[in-house]
Amino acid sequence: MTSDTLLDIQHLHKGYQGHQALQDVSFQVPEGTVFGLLGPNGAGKTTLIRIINQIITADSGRVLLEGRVLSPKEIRKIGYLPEERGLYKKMVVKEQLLFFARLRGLSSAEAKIRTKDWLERFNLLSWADKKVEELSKGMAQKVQFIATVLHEPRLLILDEPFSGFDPVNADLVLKEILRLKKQGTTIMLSTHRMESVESLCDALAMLHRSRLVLHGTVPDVKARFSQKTYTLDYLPYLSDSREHLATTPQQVLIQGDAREANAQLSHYIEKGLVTSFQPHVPTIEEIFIQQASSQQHDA
Ligand SMILES: Nc1ncnc2c1ncn2[C@@H]1O[C@H](COP(=O)(O)OP(=O)(O)OP(=O)(O)O)[C@@H](O)[C@H]1O
Repeated sequence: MTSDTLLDIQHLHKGYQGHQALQDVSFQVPEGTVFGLLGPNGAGKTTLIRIINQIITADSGRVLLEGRVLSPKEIRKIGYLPEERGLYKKMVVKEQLLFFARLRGLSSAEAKIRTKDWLERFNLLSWADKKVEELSKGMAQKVQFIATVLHEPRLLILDEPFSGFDPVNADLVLKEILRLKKQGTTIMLSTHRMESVESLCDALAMLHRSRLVLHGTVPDVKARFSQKTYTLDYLPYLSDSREHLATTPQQVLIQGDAREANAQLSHYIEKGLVTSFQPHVPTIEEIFIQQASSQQHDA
């Protein structure tokens, strides 16, 4: 563990009847970052999140927060927004938020101030005295988000936080996540939306078939995958005499070691005017697909 590690996952194993959901999973989440927890369906992400939140126990391995094994008392340091939302439908929004805040140790006065502040931020102040069942799905999700962050946890675990939101509200939530990060909150984001990972995450871990298959900062992971892939731009010659060039540039993706890349470069120099040849920086989505499919073939 390095000094700036907030969450340290060590050798977690978890089996359900007849199925191994986590196999020797270890990684660290650096403090003050947005950390993506990625993986195809059934990879083991929810199982891992539930272990961190002490909803279920691991068969073996440990979870350390701030360098210490997480005790039930310290669970307040974590805020967890599960994928399946759970509010009391008959309860009034304001009362519900105060209830959750008090449950997590806030004084009544502090809880009231923060509740008002957050309802204002999410344009929900006029809904404070309504019952949850009267809210739209998106509004209820904003209330649940508020319930998760009110007690200002050190670690915020968000499972698909953007699902069900229109683009305006999704953007509002995204901005609040970045604001919380700026204030020092560490955020673990589990999502299948790779564009969210691309725009928010500093580092990531990817699980596949119950194992950790990728871990590191986003630039490091991208650098690892950009090796052996190049982007080449060229303007094709319109005839064998090479007198005229096409006006529409062409782009090709070249994969292979240095020798193959060189051969391909020579090939395109013959075909046209090469305007650029550089390592291809893959998107997180490309990396995800490549990793998930290569592991599938290996299995
Ligand atoms: N309570 C349970 N009993 C038995 N098997 C379970 C249980 N919970 C999860 N599993 C199995 O463990 C594996 C991992 O499930 P998990 O929910 O952790 O995956 P996930 O990565 O969160 O998937 P998704 O992206 O689809 O939500 C799956 O094969 C799942 O069927």
